[in-house]
Amino acid sequence: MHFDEPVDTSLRILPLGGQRCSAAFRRHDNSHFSVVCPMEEASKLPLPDSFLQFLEENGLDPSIYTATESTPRYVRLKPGYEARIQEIEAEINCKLEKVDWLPGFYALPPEVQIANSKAYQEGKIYGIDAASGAAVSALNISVGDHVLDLCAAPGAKLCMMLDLLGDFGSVTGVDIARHRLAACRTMLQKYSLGDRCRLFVADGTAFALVPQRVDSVSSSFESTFEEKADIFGEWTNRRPYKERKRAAKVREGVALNQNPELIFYGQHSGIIGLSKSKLYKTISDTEASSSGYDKVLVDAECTHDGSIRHIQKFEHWGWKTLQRRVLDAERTDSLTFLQLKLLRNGFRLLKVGGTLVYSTCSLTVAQNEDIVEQFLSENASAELQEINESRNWPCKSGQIPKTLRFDPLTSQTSGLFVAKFTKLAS
Ligand SMILES: C[S@@+](CC[C@H](N)C(=O)[O-])C[C@H]1O[C@@H](n2cnc3c(N)ncnc32)[C@H](O)[C@@H]1O
Repeated sequence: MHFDEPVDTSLRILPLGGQRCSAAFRRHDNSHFSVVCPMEEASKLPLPDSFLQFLEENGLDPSIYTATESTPRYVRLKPGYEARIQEIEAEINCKLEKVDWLPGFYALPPEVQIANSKAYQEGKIYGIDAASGAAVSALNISVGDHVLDLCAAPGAKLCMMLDLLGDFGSVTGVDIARHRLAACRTMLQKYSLGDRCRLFVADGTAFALVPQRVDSVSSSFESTFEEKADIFGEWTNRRPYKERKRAAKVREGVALNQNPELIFYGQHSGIIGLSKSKLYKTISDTEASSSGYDKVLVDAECTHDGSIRHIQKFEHWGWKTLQRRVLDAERTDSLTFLQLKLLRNGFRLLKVGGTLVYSTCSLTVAQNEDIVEQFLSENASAELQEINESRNWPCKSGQIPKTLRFDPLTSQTSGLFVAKFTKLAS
């Protein structure tokens, strides 16, 4: 194991059934931090034996789930509201504790519900776990970047990306689940973040559209009034409601269309003024490397076993559902295959010199380090990068140097694996 070791054996995590679990860890940058988790015994957790067995088979310490009671809820403040913190605290009826290692993030006690508060409903804050925020920070998004989010829904990370982007560049969100991406669209509208964004229902393993850079569409800006009207007509759905509904029904039964389905675009997303034939132009790998995205996030579909809140939901949904959705070995095998394909395609669409972050909320090696290793072995132009932004992050090193792991016990966040790559010129 390459995980950081506890630095003081007297503080070593006690075996299952011990009365308390405390630990002092060495960060991946060699500084120390300590963690004290609640006194519950892992064996008394409301988790079925089959899940504990899944953890054991994957070399995961079940005591990470004992931190449930103490893991805070996190929110990100919409930029521009910094001076109104006290007003927001009054609206949610709770003090916001600044997360000192992640700008714009605040922690709340886990039992506080924000959904009915004015601050949430008016879009001043949005819920996003600090570890998820860290994954977005690792992309180091700067003004003017063209960013691709290959598994975008429900969209908390996408919102953060748009917040960081500023007044230039674009974000392209892709997800295979239409209903989840529709929820993402609602979020963009609520937080007034859609101006530079476009959303496509598509299979991220095959998605092939590059960003629209202003110079590449400038010819469209020079088009005549008639041409502009034609282009507008192509994108505007003028069909009556009944006809649209019928078309949507047909779509439901059919596999995804050859072309990704555009379900949202903002006025600076690069779509306006562009004909469908130009948008859906096929590109070669070489073209993708020169005119692809500056930043790509592959926040891949996974078993979600690192997310305490997700696992807790199975108490209500039934442990049999957990068995079927998380533990089933065949499902895990097909997931790892999907993760690798998503990573390959995200990397294909990355510009030379660009940055790709791969993350999952699983803590199994099979869905993380194994994927990274396999991917590196087949891509000479992929290079794993140090995550420089992470100096103060309360996380551990992954089993491969330069990769990071957040877990509830050590990070007081949801579990997350993060790896960062760049594309070298070949
Ligand atoms: C971990 S969630 C992403 C969470 C999201 N990044 C966020 O911050 O809200 C994984 C997403 O991958 C999507 N997904 C699964 N298979 C996919 C595929 N082949 N192509 C694109 N998206 C896919 C799922 O629908 C799901 O919304």
